Amino acid sequence: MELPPGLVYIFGHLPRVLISSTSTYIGLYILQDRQVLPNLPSWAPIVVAILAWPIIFIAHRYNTLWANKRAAAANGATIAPFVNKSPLAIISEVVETIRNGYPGEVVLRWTKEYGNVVQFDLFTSTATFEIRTDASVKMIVDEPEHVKAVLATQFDSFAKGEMWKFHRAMTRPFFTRERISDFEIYDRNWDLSLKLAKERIEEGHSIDIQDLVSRFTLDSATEFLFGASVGSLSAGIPYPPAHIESNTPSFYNHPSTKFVKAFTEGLILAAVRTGLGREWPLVEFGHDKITPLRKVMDEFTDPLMKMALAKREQDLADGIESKDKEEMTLLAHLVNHTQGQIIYTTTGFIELINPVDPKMLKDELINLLVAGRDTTMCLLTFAIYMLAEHPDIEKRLRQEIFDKVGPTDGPKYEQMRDMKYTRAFLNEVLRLYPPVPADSRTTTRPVVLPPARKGQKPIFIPKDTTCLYTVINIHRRTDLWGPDVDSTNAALTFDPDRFLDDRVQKYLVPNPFIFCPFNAGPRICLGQQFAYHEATYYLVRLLQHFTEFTLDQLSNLPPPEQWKSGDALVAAEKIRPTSHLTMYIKGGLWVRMKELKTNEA
Ligand code: HEM
Repeated sequence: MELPPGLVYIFGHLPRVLISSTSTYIGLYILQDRQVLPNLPSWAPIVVAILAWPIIFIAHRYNTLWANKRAAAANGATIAPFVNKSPLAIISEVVETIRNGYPGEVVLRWTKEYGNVVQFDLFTSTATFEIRTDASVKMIVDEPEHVKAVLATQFDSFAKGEMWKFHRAMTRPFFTRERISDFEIYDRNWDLSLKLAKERIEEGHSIDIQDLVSRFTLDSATEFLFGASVGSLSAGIPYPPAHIESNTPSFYNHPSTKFVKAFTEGLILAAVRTGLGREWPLVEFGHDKITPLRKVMDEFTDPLMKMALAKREQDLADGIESKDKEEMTLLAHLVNHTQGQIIYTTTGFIELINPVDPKMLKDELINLLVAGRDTTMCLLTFAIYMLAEHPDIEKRLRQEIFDKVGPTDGPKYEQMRDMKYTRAFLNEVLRLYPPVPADSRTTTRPVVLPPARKGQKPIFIPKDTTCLYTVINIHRRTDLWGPDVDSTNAALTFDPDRFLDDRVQKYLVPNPFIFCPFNAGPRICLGQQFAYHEATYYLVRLLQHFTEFTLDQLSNLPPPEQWKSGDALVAAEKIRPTSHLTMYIKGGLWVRMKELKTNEA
């Protein structure tokens, strides 16, 4: 039987507390016994022993602060200011942002208030006392120069996660041009999507495009990764909120619905755990909430894993070596390339040395599903939101699609390379609505970052500090993306041409870290090209078949009232962008669209 997470946490911390209290008590006893100390009342050693741990903490905390100050001074650097708010104020601002706020809002407010680099700590506003001693201080480093240091130039000073190199090396060879340019899977899933969309349009209803796209990306990703689709498109799509009674029981009870529900809930819980840091077991004290969700997902993945492993064993027994071309799923690739070394024993038997743990294989696949599904779904959902907001852009995109691909055929890799406006459009969506709006890295040794502003000192970051950076805020800054043009804010204007005209040379080329939706440096997204292909494929198909995208404002969740006082972009939002690990639209994106008649093209 497994212990609940809360007890594991307490038992894990208990020895340190017990050791300090017990040794203090014994020490006092010996000192009294040897008459080094006068005899104390019997309760006194007990009280001192109980207080031993907090006292050690405070002493450690002050010692660390003092040591950091000295180290900063020795480097000619400065320590960033702490966000000067009470712990309750910090918690309530974060909770309010999760409930009603705009992604990246808290960070923006804090960095504006205190200068660009700030520190915050849930346990104290003034950094006088800290319950944990490592990775508890978070620092916001929102300057492109700092992001460059964190992701690239000082990459080795930040934690990479256990076995990161191994995982990357194992997965990377799979993303060859040939594999990521095979659009057969998309063709099948597009046909299903098209049928669902057409039926719903004929019934006179709007469509939750976010839901439809997420079914497309999930089915494509599971087929690409595991060799079998979850089949979420075959469940159908939901009716708008006002017609919820039209959803059939078979829609709710479809096996894929269970998988999707477990997957989505798991992502939200994982984001909550990340926010809580190492203290998450205190919130899930008696019950680990993610494990049962993982079991639901395992019901789908386990049989596929077993099949792949059995096939590999059979191939080995038959002396068949896998051909690269045959490995069209990532699972087959991982099984073939991580099964350890094959040796022939003296008795002629084949033996595997260091076979890879199937659990690790499964984790790898689920990680890739997280990395690959919701990100592309986000890109496509916000792309369609922008089509609804900018009909002129829809026309230009269709023009390019018809010029390069034609009105009916699916796109090919070579054609995609020529679709410059489509790529610029996708980049502009990624700029204003980056699927991973914020990210973080933790220092493994002290780091000195360049000054945030001219004339300021470099910034000293102690060891074990979690550095947050909000890509979404960097992507929207006027000082980085251009000043006002015809009285509107250029950085907050949706304008794909900025990735095509002289603004590329002016802003992006000299300062590439102002745009990093896929991260940068040695840990840059492995699926970047895959994602561009998938999104381009979907856009081509969508614009070959549909036009006149308009938002169904009776079904979309309206943005909170307070957003009206935000910047120009936030104030003009018609839907509610929010985020767990990745961005999405709360309540979905309900859109009406018309079938495209050939002569309209
Ligand atoms: C628009 C779509 C996508 C965006 C914006 C995106 C963004 C990112 C970002 C920001 C990271 C860095 C995360 C971190 O290290 O903290 C990342 C990593 C990664 N992504 Fe993507 N991604 C997208 C699509 C995909 C797809 C489709 C796949 C695979 C099928 C994929 C596979 C990966 C992998 C394997 C990593 C880990 C790389 C490493 O740690 O070395 N991504 N992605």
